[in-house]
Amino acid sequence: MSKTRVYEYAKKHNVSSKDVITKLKEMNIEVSNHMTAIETETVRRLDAIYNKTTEKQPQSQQSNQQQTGQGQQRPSGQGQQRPSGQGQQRPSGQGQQRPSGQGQQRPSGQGQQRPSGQGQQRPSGQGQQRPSGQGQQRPSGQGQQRPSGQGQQRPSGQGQQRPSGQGQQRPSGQGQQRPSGQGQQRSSGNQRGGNNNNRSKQNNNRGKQNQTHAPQPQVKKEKELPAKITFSDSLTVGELAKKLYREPSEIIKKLFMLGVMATINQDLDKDAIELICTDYGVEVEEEILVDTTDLEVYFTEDKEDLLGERPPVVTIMGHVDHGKTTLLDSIRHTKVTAGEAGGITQHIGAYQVEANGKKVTFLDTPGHAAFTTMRARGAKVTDITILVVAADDGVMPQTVEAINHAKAANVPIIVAVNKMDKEGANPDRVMQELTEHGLVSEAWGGETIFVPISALKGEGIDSLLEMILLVSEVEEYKANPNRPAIGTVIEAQLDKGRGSVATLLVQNGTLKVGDPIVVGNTFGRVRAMVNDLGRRVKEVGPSAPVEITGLNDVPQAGDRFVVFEDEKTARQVGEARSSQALQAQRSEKTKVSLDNLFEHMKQGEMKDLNLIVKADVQGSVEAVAAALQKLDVEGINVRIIHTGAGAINESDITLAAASNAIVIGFNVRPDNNAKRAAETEEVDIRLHRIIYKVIEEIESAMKGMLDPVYQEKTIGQAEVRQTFKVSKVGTIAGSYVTDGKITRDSGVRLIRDGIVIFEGQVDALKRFKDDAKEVAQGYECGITIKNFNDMKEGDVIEAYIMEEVER
Ligand SMILES: Nc1nc2c(ncn2[C@@H]2O[C@H](COP(=O)(O)OP(=O)(O)OP(=O)(O)O)[C@@H](O)[C@H]2O)c(=O)[nH]1
Repeated sequence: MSKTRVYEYAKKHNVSSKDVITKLKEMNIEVSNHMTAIETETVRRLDAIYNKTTEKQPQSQQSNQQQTGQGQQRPSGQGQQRPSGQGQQRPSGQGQQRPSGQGQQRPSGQGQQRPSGQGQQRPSGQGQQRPSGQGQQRPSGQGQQRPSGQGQQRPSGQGQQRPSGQGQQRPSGQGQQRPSGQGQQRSSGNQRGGNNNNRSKQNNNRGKQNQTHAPQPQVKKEKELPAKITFSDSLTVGELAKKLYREPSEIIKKLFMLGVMATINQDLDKDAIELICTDYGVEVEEEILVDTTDLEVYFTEDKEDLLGERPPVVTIMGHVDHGKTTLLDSIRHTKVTAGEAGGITQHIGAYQVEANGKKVTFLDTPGHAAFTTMRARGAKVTDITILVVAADDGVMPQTVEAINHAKAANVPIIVAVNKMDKEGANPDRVMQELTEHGLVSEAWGGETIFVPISALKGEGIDSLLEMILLVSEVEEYKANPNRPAIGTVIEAQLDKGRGSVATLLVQNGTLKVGDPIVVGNTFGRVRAMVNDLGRRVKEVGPSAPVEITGLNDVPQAGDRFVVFEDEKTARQVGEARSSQALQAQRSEKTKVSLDNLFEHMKQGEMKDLNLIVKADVQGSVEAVAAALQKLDVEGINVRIIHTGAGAINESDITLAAASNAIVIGFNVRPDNNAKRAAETEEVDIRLHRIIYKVIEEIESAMKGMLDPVYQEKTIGQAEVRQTFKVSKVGTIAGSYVTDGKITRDSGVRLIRDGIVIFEGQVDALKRFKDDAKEVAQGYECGITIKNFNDMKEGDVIEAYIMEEVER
């Protein structure tokens, strides 16, 4: 009989070679290593030892398992027999697919097939108890430790490990359904009833136990996902992971699966955050951070059921001398003075009249201020515009401007055809001319209301008011009188006796004496209120103009005002706003110009490019405007808000400033007032003489390709009178400045007999021995030119600079 080697024996009995060697040494048999051959007699003696231990072992294991928690105490062999998560995930019937007596029939390599995670899940203590190498070598754990033939004796072998009688209680065939080791895994046979219900319950329990115990040593116990998370603006991967109680690596993995490579500090946009959260089934909400110092945030819409009708706010516009002031006076006198003994003692730039039991507010602001200055600050105060056109004069340039202002502000227009009492009155001509500007009278099938009036004689005023009420009925101007007031400053000044005095238009809510208020960048408490009739009032409602005192400073026309609950908040907001305003004043404000147009577009600030086109004749105006309208650059829309023939005037600039527009002058120049206004308002004026250049320039600006154009400008000339060769310096041209000046930083051209010999930069410029910044005509100097030494007497050095050309 062939001799058996130590490792062979160990393998056969599923013990480690080391263990066998120890046993052999205990038996005083000399073995050097696992390759040592052992005698048959020795094998027999070893058999005796090992068979004895195997008989004992299952019992001791059993008792251990009964005393302690299943998951942790599971013998290593068992772990191998069940894939991880089997307790929960095993499909029903899986056991049946496995042959009975699995322990013996399972291929010996099964230990190696064990999913790697399982080994990790096993408590470390157990691993140490197991002889080294056992995991891989042992075919089915217990199978070999059991006396040979145990497999055949089963289920009786199992019966020993289980409380008696259990084997019989189990429905027939069940032994086959479960892996051989499973019986041992049960903590106690008592828990396992004889019926299926109990067992299924227990299975559930086991599932839970596996769930809670299995990942313990390795995976951190994961916190439950939140039901909802909130964020403002964006979150980094790390921040999102924290909010979801997950590891950042898990989020990165998920993002990777979604095709996004991200690092822990990477900002995720709203979409990415939503994607991840949807994946986890977590609700997301974006918090919009409210800037409490921004008064616009208080201009919120009220619920429909809280709203009540409010008077319309009307402004009157038109060409010079067409009768605006006369109309305002006429309305005021017929409707106000008549009923009010004593008349208006104080004029506050706005007033209310009553017609047919309803109030109408008129803003008596000079020129286009209601539109321009107020709109420039984003305030919309006017509901309806009355366009006054003298019937004897017809549509004039300022009429067109007024139309464009109203259209840009998206305000309905009512045309008052004035001076109807005059002999040369021709209302049809007015109608005809206005048609060209998009105002078609109702009589001619259009939508614009035309009212013939005589402001001087007070004729037609009632029907004009009626029409105003009609429009306001259609437009449904509404406000909520039961809220703290909000509105806009119409005008403000510093009064010697009363301090800061501001005329406010309440646009929503009710303003009361004593209200803590922030007006623009000023704040205070409403000390006293005077209405348009010069009467002291305690409170005023929506659409009412009122003059207030009590502010710490003078606000500006067009500023917003907001009433706060308490004075402290008002003070905080007011102070914050005034310091913000100061800062903003220091840092330059950015108006749109062609040079920064693309920047604004990129930042998403602009969707419309507003243009004002002025040209020498109407024909060119139309041609330029039409060509500009055709410009098609993705993401931006060209809006021509005003056109006209003639020089660029101040009114064009105010409109441009209010609408953030660029003024294009074709064959025209701005007049002096317009130039000054454009400078202060920072309005970009572009002057051209060739139509395609206009188009090209605007198009390239829209595409962000507007490069600055530089032009060379000669600043002076010098004649070389003598040359000096200095070692390390080179040739110095002793020259005399014959024209203009030579500067240290200018470019130079060396001209010899009318031919340019060299072009470069001044290297050094000296007056005698001193460095000079510039040397003017009539002076001598020493000039060296960078990388050039070949100067000769009689050469001319021409100096030039590059200047950015205004387009
Ligand atoms: N016959 C007649 N004259 C009128 C009428 N309305 C205004 N006028 C006269 O036209 C002139 C100009 O009137 P204003 O009311 O000052 O015109 P405006 O549009 O306010 O003029 P500016 O303030 O300069 O822009 C005055 O002499 C008025 O008397 C009218 O209905 N009929």
